[in-house]
Amino acid sequence: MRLYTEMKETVVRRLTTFPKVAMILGSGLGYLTEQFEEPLAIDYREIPGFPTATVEGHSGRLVFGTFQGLPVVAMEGRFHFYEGHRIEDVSSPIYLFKELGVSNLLITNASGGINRSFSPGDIVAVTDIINFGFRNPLRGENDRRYGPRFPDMSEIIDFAWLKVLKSRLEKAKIDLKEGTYCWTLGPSYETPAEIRAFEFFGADLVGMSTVPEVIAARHCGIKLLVLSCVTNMASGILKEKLTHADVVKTANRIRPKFTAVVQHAVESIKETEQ
Ligand SMILES: O=P(O)(O)O[C@H]1O[C@H](CO)[C@@H](O)[C@H]1O
Ligand SMILES: Nc1nc2[nH]cnc2c(=O)[nH]1
Repeated sequence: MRLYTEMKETVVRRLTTFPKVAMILGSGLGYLTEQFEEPLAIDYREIPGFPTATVEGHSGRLVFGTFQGLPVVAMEGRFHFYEGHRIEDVSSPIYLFKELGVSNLLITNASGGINRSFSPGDIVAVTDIINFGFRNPLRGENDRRYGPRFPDMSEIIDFAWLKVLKSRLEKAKIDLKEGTYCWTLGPSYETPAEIRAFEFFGADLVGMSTVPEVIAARHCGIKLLVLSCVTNMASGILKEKLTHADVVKTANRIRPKFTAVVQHAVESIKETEQ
């Protein structure tokens, strides 16, 4: 656990302002940092103990800056269990954010739509998760400085934050769906039978990330919002075969809408604090 303070010390040497909001940008969604004013990028390799990102569409930098008037930090590239990282390393950025004093975390991802009312290009606010990866980043000794041994998971996101976001998006006539996200370990996409099983168990979306990050955020008490970009319909729902290139392409296609939703999400933080 000492590692998080070491990570913090390295990062802090380069900072003039501490971030209030953190974002994890999913596959193909890293373009959001282009909107940051006075950006400062720190390569993951410069941070001791920080894993490295290996997936296409995840460039492997922490980008600090100002976004919608607030000091922010974004992960351009997250860590997935299938890359070979230990499960506790997958969630390590969350504790770095905690050390930096981040109060609000916006997790984003690219996912396959299981719910047949969704379409590729939709943005979905994740309101619950299912741990079909059956791995937990909190295994091992608990560090009580960050949170309890047995964290409550009855409300994974900050519903007050989502409420403000929904009302802003309604006024702006931007569609936002809601659903439950499940993760698999990957890296193979699912079979049609697996998707039918996940559907039966109540999942609306499937991906290979997010769940360990959500568990860590709940553990250490950071306010959370999760936005998923449906980049494809899940295996077997349509005839198409799934490719990561298409996932990244769809994430890029919705760039204006996704950027607008994230802008509203960050603006909403100011309103929840009034
Ligand atoms: O969840 P993110 O990182 O957005 O990426 C999603 O896209 C990749 C598969 O195409 C997997 O890594 C899956 O989890
Ligand atoms: N597991 C999984 N991850 C994804 N990421 C983007 N689309 C998908 C999908 O269909 N399945």
